[in-house]
Amino acid sequence: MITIDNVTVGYGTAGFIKAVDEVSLTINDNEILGIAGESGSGKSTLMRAVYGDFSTGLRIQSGSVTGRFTDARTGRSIEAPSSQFRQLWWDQISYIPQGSMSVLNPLMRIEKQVVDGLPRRERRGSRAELRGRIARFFAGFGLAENVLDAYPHQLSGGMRQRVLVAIAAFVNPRLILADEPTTALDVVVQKKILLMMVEIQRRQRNSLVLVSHDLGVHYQITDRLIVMHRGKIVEAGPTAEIFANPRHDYTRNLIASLPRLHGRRAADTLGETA
Ligand SMILES: Nc1ncnc2c1ncn2[C@@H]1O[C@H](COP(=O)(O)OP(=O)(O)OP(=O)(O)O)[C@@H](O)[C@H]1O
Repeated sequence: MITIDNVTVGYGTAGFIKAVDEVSLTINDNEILGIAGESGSGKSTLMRAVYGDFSTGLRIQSGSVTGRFTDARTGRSIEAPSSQFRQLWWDQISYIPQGSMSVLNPLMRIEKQVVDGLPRRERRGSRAELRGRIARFFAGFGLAENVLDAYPHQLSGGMRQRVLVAIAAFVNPRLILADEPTTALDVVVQKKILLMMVEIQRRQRNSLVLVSHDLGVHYQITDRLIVMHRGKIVEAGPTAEIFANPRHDYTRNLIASLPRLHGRRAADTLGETA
């Protein structure tokens, strides 16, 4: 779906601060891909390059990011570089950033924020019908209908983050990019939200890219994992294999620093009653 070919990404116009250094990677259809690595290793920069968000002064110095999507209405194949992805935001690619408070507009009720972001074709029908559709979708995330009438500050951090996940998934995009979506939350809420994300991915059969510095999170839910260190990919492969047999010293140390991983993977317990 996304081909990242030998890409070097950084910031600045006069000088150039390199943040991602000659990275190649494919994001496949219908998978959960994890991106791990310590703070400053280039995870968010790589995500921004994949999302095609150049608003932060980000620049692709060399190499390319190319996406291949199928237009939901016409069935036509769309192939484009990430510099053109903006037109595909929401519809095909959505982004769940960290820090729900900085993303949701504090002065706007949740319903309006959802509706305003929707592509025109999703806004067809009456307002009541659309609200009903949104409310039913939100209910799948444990969000009651009155959440739609709330302002962000009236919701807990966990609820706000669930709202962001629900908004990102509402129009069934083919690629969901989630940058540390649960980092600020306590572990119980974190696990619930991660399970929701896995459930959506399984239902929508799309691709989910999950950035987290927390290897425990990757162990719980990702199919494939890359580990970044100083802008480079130092490890890549199926998550279970990396945990069983880390090749790089850096990954070994990261795994060794984890509290003991016991029990089954959260993704494997989906559908079971607690
Ligand atoms: N807007 C920006 N302008 C200039 N430099 C930036 C910008 N954003 C990030 N950087 C630099 O790029 C490098 C990689 O940062 P990036 O945010 O991609 O890492 P990260 O792995 O996502 O870290 P974190 O986990 O802390 O978010 C760092 O050296 C950082 O200082």
